[in-house]
Amino acid sequence: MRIYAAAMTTLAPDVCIVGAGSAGLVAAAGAAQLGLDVVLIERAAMGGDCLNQGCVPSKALIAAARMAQAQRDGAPFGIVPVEPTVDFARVMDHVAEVIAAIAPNDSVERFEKLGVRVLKEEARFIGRTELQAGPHRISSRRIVLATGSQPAAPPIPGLAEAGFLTNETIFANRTLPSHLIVIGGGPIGLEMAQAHRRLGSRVTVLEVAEFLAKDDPELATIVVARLRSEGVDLCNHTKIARVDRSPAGVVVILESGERLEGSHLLVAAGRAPVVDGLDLDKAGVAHTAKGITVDASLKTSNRNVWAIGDCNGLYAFTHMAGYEASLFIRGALFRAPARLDAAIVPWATYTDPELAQVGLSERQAREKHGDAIKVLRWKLAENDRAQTERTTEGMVKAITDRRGRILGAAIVAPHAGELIQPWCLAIAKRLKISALASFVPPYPTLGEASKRAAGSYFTETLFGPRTRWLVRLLSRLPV
Ligand SMILES: Cc1cc2nc3c(=O)[nH]c(=O)nc-3n(C[C@H](O)[C@H](O)[C@H](O)COP(=O)(O)OP(=O)(O)OC[C@H]3O[C@@H](n4cnc5c(N)ncnc54)[C@H](O)[C@@H]3O)c2cc1C
Ligand SMILES: NC(=O)c1ccc[n+]([C@@H]2O[C@H](COP(=O)([O-])OP(=O)(O)OC[C@H]3O[C@@H](n4cnc5c(N)ncnc54)[C@H](O)[C@@H]3O)[C@@H](O)[C@H]2O)c1
Repeated sequence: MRIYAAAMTTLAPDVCIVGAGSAGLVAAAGAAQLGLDVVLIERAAMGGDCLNQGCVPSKALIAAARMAQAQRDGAPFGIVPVEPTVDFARVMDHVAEVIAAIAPNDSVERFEKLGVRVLKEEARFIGRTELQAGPHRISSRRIVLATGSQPAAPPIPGLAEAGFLTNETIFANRTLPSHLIVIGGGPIGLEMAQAHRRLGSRVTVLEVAEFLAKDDPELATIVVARLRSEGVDLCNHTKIARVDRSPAGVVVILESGERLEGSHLLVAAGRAPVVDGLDLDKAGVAHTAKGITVDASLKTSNRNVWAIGDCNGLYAFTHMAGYEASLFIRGALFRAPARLDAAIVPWATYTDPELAQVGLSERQAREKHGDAIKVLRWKLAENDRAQTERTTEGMVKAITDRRGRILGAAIVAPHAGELIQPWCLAIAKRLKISALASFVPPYPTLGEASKRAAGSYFTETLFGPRTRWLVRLLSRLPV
């Protein structure tokens, strides 16, 4: 235990935020720019998971892998394919350089310039509105918990003893795995599987249930097929009996009796909230294994404490961490209505092709509206730009109610994370499907597929017998 008696300070800011990841940083910047006195406490690296161990390194690795894959994929364009020479240590330097380029945005220096007091300490509650952080005692009427999540290790016998990589360690690896075994076929598992395969590893993914289970299966199947065609071994409905160390690295024994030898093992089997050491009970902040319990305005069971970002277990996306921080600012600082709107939540998985979703999936829409929905589809094979790029595996799928209200959309395509954005806007602004059918996108773009999917809502009525009858009648009038 560290003893701070000599340098003990007492602080009483307007807002105290624990955690300088995506959620905490947005809340801190917003509150400070509104002129409030803000203390931000961070025990590890500024920027949290997204910058250091999540979105940024994973997308940088994916970008390097795409460059490698492009060298293999030239044949249909008349370019002789070559097997790329991958300098894996240099690839990881690229990943570190990208993190370093973004890090100043999240740095102590930047936040201090905004007027935030940053404490590089671990925080814990010592009362309902009081925290201890190193030698500081902080008392505040508005405390924001933004402590994030950590990889959850499934209870597989031998796993802990054998040792494994997670998102917290894989980006420090500088040797190309000869055989990477991945436990978990969610977004992390599949993004990392495809990237490593493209960089030259043999990759096996073991999934106990379905791949990308949170996404529309009709679209997820397209991603899964692409990974398989690139040589990723994908095994779903696969139960692992135990894991052991082996001379080559690790051996995974399946319940079927099959043994898989790998050089590296990555666990990407879901997330658990970070609440360790916070002494939440001392503040009367209720929590479960899923996360810190919050209401729709993200307030906890203690009216002075909010929980935003991954730690509340609602979503695990950087954009949701930012959105939840903005709700805190709106509700707690402006005292305006601020309730999380689940209908507008988007997400994307950055495999190639990407898979993006906003609002309800077809299954969710059917659960809520029965058969009173319309499902609209437009295949990329019908899109001229996709043909020129030879990226015709994919589609836009949208769901509306009978009156044309957009309930959800999903896209599997290159850059689906970008292509989904008009749908995000339409759902957030409650536009009808006619809005997406009646704008003029430039030709030739992948984005036209969204307009064509939206337009298909009207095909039957527009070109049906009534309209034909009307146009015939009008054509008889003098010009
Ligand atoms: C491999 C991977 C890829 C991802 N890719 C994407 C993506 O492409 N797009 C996307 O939207 N999301 C992605 N995510 C999810 C995204 O990273 C998280 O949703 C986001 O980082 C959550 O932000 P946060 O602020 O809630 O938590 P974090 O970023 O985890 O920040 C929490 C901070 O709190 C600190 N902390 C915890 N306890 C204490 C304490 N007691 N005292 C002081 N400090 C404390 C921690 O040190 C940490 O820095 C990815 C995640 C992973 C793992
Ligand atoms: N592109 C993105 O936005 C992005 C990328 C990566 C992560 N994330 C966020 O991070 C979260 C966590 O990602 P994740 O992929 O770790 O979690 P996940 O919960 O989405 O997927 C984990 C998968 O592991 C499987 N699994 C669990 N235990 C298993 C076992 N014993 N054996 C085999 N499979 C097992 C589950 O069935 C599930 O399919 C995501 O839900 C997402 O919110 C987002």
